[in-house]
Amino acid sequence: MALTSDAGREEAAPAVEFDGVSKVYDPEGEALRALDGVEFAVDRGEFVCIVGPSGCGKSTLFRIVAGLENATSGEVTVDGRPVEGPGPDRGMVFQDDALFPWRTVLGNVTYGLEEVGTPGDDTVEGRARHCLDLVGLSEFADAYPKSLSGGQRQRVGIARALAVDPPILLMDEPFASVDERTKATLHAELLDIWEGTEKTVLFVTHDVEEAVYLADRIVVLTDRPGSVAELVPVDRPRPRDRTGEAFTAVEDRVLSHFRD
Ligand SMILES: Nc1ncnc2c1ncn2[C@@H]1O[C@H](COP(=O)(O)OP(=O)(O)OP(=O)(O)O)[C@@H](O)[C@H]1O
Repeated sequence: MALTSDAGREEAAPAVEFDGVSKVYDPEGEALRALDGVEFAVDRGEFVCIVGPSGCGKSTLFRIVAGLENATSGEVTVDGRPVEGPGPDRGMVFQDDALFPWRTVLGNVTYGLEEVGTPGDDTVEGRARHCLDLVGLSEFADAYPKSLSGGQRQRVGIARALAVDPPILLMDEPFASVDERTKATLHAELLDIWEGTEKTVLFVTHDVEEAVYLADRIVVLTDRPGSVAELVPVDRPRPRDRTGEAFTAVEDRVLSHFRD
């Protein structure tokens, strides 16, 4: 049966769908083709990692689903609706946390809420404190970003993205510049938050091990122009043993696309 109502469409549609997404930068000049017909869908509550070689278009894809950039052709839909710009349904976390240095940690987290309001009955400050608690930073509410470690700054970025309670979290290499030990801690924390909040996560990384540790499914992109080389399911229970045979087998399968 065809679903025609808006409500019906929302029920039936995937959380995010990439439908033949292509991107050409500078089409009138040098014409650099960054993405070519990217096609995949993300289920509600799914944790999907996007991996691919440097320059294959991962961040471009991220910016398109975030609504920060337009596709040249094709379409991205969120809950069945075409993306036309950023929105409170998609929280973003970047590699460089982009915190406001003149605001406290709490002030950074309240920032987005001041514009769109809180998702429930909470006050702005109450909601922000709850999110800081989720990322283990309650004690640092009054600190300024410059006094935080790289890992703590990324946690603030995550708290800020969670504050408006978006159903979808978009993350672009959020842990690329933290040390390995902190990264492992952040992985565990992120998975806890994801499991506790049932959000859909789209996570861009060039780190295959990170993708295999985190994802339900990995979207492997080809060299530029990026298109989908393979959708690799990671059918392993969590927490995952990064040194186990099954883990390494998935890593090898993903890496096999980059070896030619
Ligand atoms: N605003 C832009 N204008 C022109 N070209 C761009 C722009 N942004 C990205 N590109 C080009 O598009 C291609 C894809 O870039 P993108 O940053 O999406 O790749 P990536 O996979 O995220 O790379 P990395 O893993 O190195 O961060 C690259 O060749 C890049 O130089």
